Amino acid sequence: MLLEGKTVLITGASGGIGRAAAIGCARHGANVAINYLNDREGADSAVAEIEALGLRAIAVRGDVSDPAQAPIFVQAAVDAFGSVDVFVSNAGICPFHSFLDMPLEVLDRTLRVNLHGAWYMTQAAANRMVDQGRGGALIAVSSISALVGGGMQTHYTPTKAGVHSLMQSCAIALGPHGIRCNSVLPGTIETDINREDLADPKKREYMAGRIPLGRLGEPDDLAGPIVFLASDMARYVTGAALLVDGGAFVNLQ
Ligand SMILES: NC(=O)C1=CN([C@@H]2O[C@H](COP(=O)(O)OP(=O)(O)OC[C@H]3O[C@@H](n4cnc5c(N)ncnc54)[C@H](O)[C@@H]3O)[C@@H](O)[C@H]2O)C=CC1
Ligand SMILES: C[C@H](O)[C@@H]1OC(=O)[C@H](O)[C@@H]1O
Repeated sequence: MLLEGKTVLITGASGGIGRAAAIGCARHGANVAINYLNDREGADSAVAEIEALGLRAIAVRGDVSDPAQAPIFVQAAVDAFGSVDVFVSNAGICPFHSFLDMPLEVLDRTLRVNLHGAWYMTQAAANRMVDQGRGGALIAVSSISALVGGGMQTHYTPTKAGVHSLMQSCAIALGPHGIRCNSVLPGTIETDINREDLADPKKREYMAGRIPLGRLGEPDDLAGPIVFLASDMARYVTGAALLVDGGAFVNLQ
């Protein structure tokens, strides 16, 4: 049990990587506050799965791109569990689109959700941790796309580089408060975000073929790395980026 007695907050956790991280943290003894946007059923079922493990969980609806939602989410977790020990900024969108004719609203929404939303939520969680005075852990779900490009992701990849940069700067700003700030960089993980993109058999085969470990990722592949960074096992790790990509990034030839 690496997170016994801790309270973990995760955004966008009704499905995909966020949900797997929420359940992974509960398996290690944490109570979990789940932020979700629209999928009430998914959020409720994640809460039920955590309660079945004997831990506590709440689901709080909110759009991370609305700055008013960040203090509401943090306060809901404090009201339910009494503290904020770990915050995972996971909510994100990736509407694949070509560069030259990118609609302004697609660019704007992607920046607002992925980057502004991460910033608002991270700041609210950090303020609570500082007030508590006993440190904490902030984790951003960045991406391999923080390091490499995507022709249909010119609006998305800068947000993933941005959230890792946020963790690096927060590591400096919050280190004196004992708050560690790190990123996980997933490779290609099969979730709703890329269901349509990977439905193309040629694209799917190409992406899987780039991975030395021989398969696309699944959400649960992120649970262990997130629990590790959240826990005291990583007590001297801050400002770091942990690739979780089956080796895709290093596979040049
Ligand atoms: N699946 C992949 O291959 C990779 C995913 N990631 C990142 O992982 C994170 C999670 O994505 P996945 O689990 O893959 O996809 P997903 O689509 O299953 O999860 C994204 C979650 O974010 C939520 N969300 C979207 N907009 C929101 C908003 N405005 N407010 C609150 N919640 C919102 C969605 O409702 C959804 O639950 C994202 O930040 C994504 O960029 C990073 C690298 C690879
Ligand atoms: C949504 C994409 O399949 C996914 O998002 C990322 O951040 C990865 O790099 C993949 O491109």
